[in-house]
Order: sequence, then structure tokens, then C-alpha cells
Amino acid sequence: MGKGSPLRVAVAGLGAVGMAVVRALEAGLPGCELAAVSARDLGAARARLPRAVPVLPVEELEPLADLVVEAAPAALLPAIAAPFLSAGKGVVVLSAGALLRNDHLIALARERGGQITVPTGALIGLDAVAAAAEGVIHSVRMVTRKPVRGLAGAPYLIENGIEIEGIGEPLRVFKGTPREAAVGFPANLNVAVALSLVGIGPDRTELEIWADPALARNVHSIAVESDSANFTMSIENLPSENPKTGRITALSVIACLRKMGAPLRVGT
Ligand SMILES: NC(=O)C1=CN([C@@H]2O[C@H](COP(=O)(O)OP(=O)(O)OC[C@H]3O[C@@H](n4cnc5c(N)ncnc54)[C@H](OP(=O)(O)O)[C@@H]3O)[C@@H](O)[C@H]2O)C=CC1
Ligand SMILES: O=C([O-])CC(=O)C(=O)O
Repeated sequence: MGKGSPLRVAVAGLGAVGMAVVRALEAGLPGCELAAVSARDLGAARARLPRAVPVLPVEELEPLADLVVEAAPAALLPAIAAPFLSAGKGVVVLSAGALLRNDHLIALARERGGQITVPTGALIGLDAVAAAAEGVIHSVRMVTRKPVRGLAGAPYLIENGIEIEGIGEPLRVFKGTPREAAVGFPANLNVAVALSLVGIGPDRTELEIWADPALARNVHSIAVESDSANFTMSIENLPSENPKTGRITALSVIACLRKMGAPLRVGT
């Protein structure tokens, strides 16, 4: 981004996250401008936009933008990210779980001078985990509790015949690693993958997932032990119009974009 020239931002996916980011860009984010968007139904997307922004298939966004915000189903990550990374540009990735099965994107970014940014998203405290990771982290444990409708339909539940629809009390539905959860819960546990990528990796981070019929919020609790600090963190996310996605997720992306062109950046 040159001095005085705004960062041209494309938004791929106009769901709970993408549409909120579009609204913020249109309302005015210093240093950024909305350049193009993508959606599954291009015609319907045009009708939802506040002005005539170019609406294109994901593969055609790159020439119009300096950076793309990926806010689409996880399977689309490579199609959205590869053109931008090949051109040495930036990608803000929400579907963090999909990064684990698309290592080539990180190699592409390295090779071409592009950059993948995973915002804190629906989580908390990734700055502290990043700092601790500069020393030695002994363990990272995360427990996620979600209302039933925040987990319904996850492939892991279907494949293992785990019934959560009518449960009357909290049920632990998964114990394992973020790498396993990224496959079994592709639309529900991006946060655990983001935590693992900044900390001790997707195979050493310990994760439990609970379905809790009494909850109205997605609750993530994290405990980190390291040679610099031990800390615990917890966040209770109000769901957005997509029950799987916390409202704070889009706000995290907006804060991330705001920081990119800011003269003062606070927090790592
Ligand atoms: N990292 C984090 O902390 C978090 C990450 N996430 C992840 O972020 C991503 C976005 O979440 P969210 O906004 O809630 O998801 P939504 O399901 O609300 O929105 C996804 C959007 O992608 C669109 N889409 C589908 N197919 C295509 C296509 N071929 N081309 C372009 N767009 C398409 C959908 O269109 P249509 O509506 O027409 O189907 C929809 O608008 C998800 O992968 C989610 O798992 C979510 C929460 C937290
Ligand atoms: O992890 C995710 O993708 C979403 C999530 O838990 C939340 O929004 O709280």
C-alpha cells in the first residue's frame, strides 16, 4: 500500500462475516476501500450491496484488489487465496481449519512474497500466545462449549452417530486435536486451529468440544502453561445470524483491516 493510496479490499463470501465487513468498509475504514466482492449467487449479491461494487466469481477478484478477506465455506479457501498469493498479495483467512489441508498456500506466500493473516476471529488472546511461543510453551488446552444449534450437522457428529438434538444436559462430543477437529467440525472450530497455529501446533494443542443445551453463546476457554507465563482466558460469543459464528468474528476482521493502515498499532 503506497502512501495516500488506499488498500483495495475484496471480500469473498457475503454471509455473517463478509457482509459485516462490507458494511464497515462502506461506512469508511481509514486506509481501506471496498474493491470487489464474491458470493455464490452473484445476482442476489448485487441486489444486497449498497452500491455497484464489482461482483465476481472468486477466481476473478485478484486483479481488482490488493488483499482479499476470505469469509466463505472452507472448501473455497484455495480458489480464493491462490490468485492473491501468486501475485504477492495478502489474504485474510477466516476458514483457518482449511489451512491445515492446504499447506501449499503457505509455501506459495513464502515463494511470492504474499502474506496470509489469520485474525483472532472469534477467539481471545492470540497476542499472549504468540508472545509465549517466542519462549517455550509447555501446554495449550482449549475447551469449547456451544449451544446445540452451533454444532448441529458437523461431519464428526454424523459419522460417529452422536445425537445432540434432544440432549438435556451438556455432552462432550469430541476430545482430540485441532487437526482432527478441522476435519470433523470444518465450520465450527476454526478458532482452535488459529490458536494452535500461533502456539504449539495442531497436533499438540488439546481440545474438547461440548454441546450444551443451556447455553445461548459459544464459549471458548483456554489455559496456557509456558516458561514465561501461565494464563487462562475465556470468551462468551453472542452468535451472529449464523449460529455457528460469533458476532465478534467480523469485528476482529474489521479491527485487523483498520490496523493495516494505521499510524499507531497496539497489540502484537
Ligand atoms: N476464524 C474464526 O474465528 C472464525 C471463522 N469462521 C469461518 O468463517 C467463514 C465464514 O463464516 P460465516 O460468514 O459465518 O459463513 P456464512 O455461511 O454465513 O457465509 C458464507 C458465505 O459464503 C458464500 N459462498 C458460498 N459459496 C460461494 C462461492 N462459490 N463463491 C463465493 N461465495 C460463496 C455463501 O453464499 P450463500 O449464502 O449464497 O450460500 C455465504 O454468503 C466460515 O468458513 C466459518 O467457518 C467463522 C467464525 C469464526
Ligand atoms: O470457531 C469458529 O469457527 C466459530 C466459533 O467457535 C465462534 O464463533 O465462537
